[in-house]
Amino acid sequence: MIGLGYLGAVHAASMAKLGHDVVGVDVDASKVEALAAGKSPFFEPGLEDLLTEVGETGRLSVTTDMADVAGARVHFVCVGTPQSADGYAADLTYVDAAVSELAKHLGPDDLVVGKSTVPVGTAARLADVVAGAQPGAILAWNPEFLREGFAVKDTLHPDRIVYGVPDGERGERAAALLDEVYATPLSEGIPRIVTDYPTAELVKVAANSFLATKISFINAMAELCEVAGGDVTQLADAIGHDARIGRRFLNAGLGFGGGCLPKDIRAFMARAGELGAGDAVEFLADVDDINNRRRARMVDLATEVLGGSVEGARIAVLGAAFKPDSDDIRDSPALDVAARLGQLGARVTVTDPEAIENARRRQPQLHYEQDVEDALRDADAVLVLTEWRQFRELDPVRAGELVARRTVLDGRNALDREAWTAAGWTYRALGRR
Ligand SMILES: NC(=O)C1=CN([C@@H]2O[C@H](COP(=O)(O)OP(=O)(O)OC[C@H]3O[C@@H](n4cnc5c(N)ncnc54)[C@H](O)[C@@H]3O)[C@@H](O)[C@H]2O)C=CC1
Ligand SMILES: O=C(O)[C@H]1O[C@H](OP(=O)(O)OP(=O)(O)OC[C@H]2O[C@@H](n3ccc(=O)[nH]c3=O)[C@H](O)[C@@H]2O)[C@H](O)[C@@H](O)[C@@H]1O
Repeated sequence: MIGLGYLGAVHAASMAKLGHDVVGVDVDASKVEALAAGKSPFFEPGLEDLLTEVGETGRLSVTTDMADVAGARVHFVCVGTPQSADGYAADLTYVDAAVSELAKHLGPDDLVVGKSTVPVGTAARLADVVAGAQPGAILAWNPEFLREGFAVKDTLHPDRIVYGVPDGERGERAAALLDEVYATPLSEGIPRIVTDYPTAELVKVAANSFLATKISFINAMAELCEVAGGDVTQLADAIGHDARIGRRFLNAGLGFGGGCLPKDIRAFMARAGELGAGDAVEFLADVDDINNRRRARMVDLATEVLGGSVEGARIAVLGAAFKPDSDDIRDSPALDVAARLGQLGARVTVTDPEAIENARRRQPQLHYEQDVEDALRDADAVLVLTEWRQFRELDPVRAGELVARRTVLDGRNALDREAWTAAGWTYRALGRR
């Protein structure tokens, strides 16, 4: 398993649980050190228990030395593909480096399995690198669909399994070996789609683009509700009852963030443009714009409830992670809004059950409190920006005793509006009256 981040560490532990002998490699010595001690290098529910479980079997070892992968039959590539520093395209430096380094250690029957999310065309290019180094070795692309916060469950019980393989006998061999890796119980009853490289690569970005579009669709409806006096949560419930639409991923609010949806739709636009098909996914620019407008709207709403300026106001921001049950702050809408308010002169205190350390590293100028009550103390406004259970279940009466002014902005439509209003709070939310 090459790359032991949010994807690779979970995949490594899960494959060991299935009974495979797994060697995990990462260039980041601190991650390797944590995993060697049976600790998760980041917060992901269930991962530490899984590491303990597989630690007792001795089937998972970790290293910073790529040479230690020699002898493995199947090599999963799970390194990062972030947005480039200078544009929308994916930065493939890590994938290219990992595959070039791996190529030196490949045996003639080995299978290289790409799991990272890559622009269409990458697999074909890397297949040449693999074949150039070891003609017997085969490359497959096996995109990953796990969600952070549910990563262990999603890995061990996926919705579907997709393999992109070369044509002919080599493709059949690759698929058969992957079937062995994902043998029962993982694959029992799970739809399995075996296809070519480009389709497998496109399935991944198409899925994330669809999810991003669904979120931006409901957030566009929230904009309409705001100007027309409607309620987007009721609208979502009503359209969601139509099974063709479905209620999931129709939660309006601050929009999507994280290390995947934002960068994946941008990389898709960049790649489509390179292929001369930019028009086909031009709508994703709107999806991105709608999403970004939600953050600006939240800053405006805070300014409005604070009487036209946030300068000098004490603002409690509940949430730093891009979603609950994660410590991931990559492109986090919550942390972005907190930082913007700080720039405007507000005295911002951020609290989050798991993400404070990461947030402090990214936005050291903000003030942080681990305890939510300490964050609420003397606040002029409370902004709920990540819907952790701890925040959804806050007692509005107790919270009201701590703050200077009972004004709450529900950036995730996650609170019980009636209970907060009954406790004397001014309640404002995105897309609701
Ligand atoms: N995080 C998620 O929920 C999911 C991520 N993905 C995709 O998986 C890929 C990885 O994402 P994350 O795990 O979130 O990123 P991450 O940044 O958490 O982990 C990537 C890891 O790769 C390591 N690495 C970089 N270069 C290396 C090299 N040459 N050799 C060995 N290790 C190296 C890094 O040190 C880091 O630990 C991305 O393409 C992402 O789009 C796909 C599905 C879900
Ligand atoms: O490629 C990836 O890395 C992954 O990206 C997403 O997973 P993830 O980023 O972990 O989180 P999501 O649950 O998709 O949430 C993404 C963002 O959308 C927001 N969101 C989600 C749902 C919703 O209804 N509304 C909404 O604003 C969340 O708050 C969060 O900021 C996809 O859901 C996974 O299938 C995919 O594997």
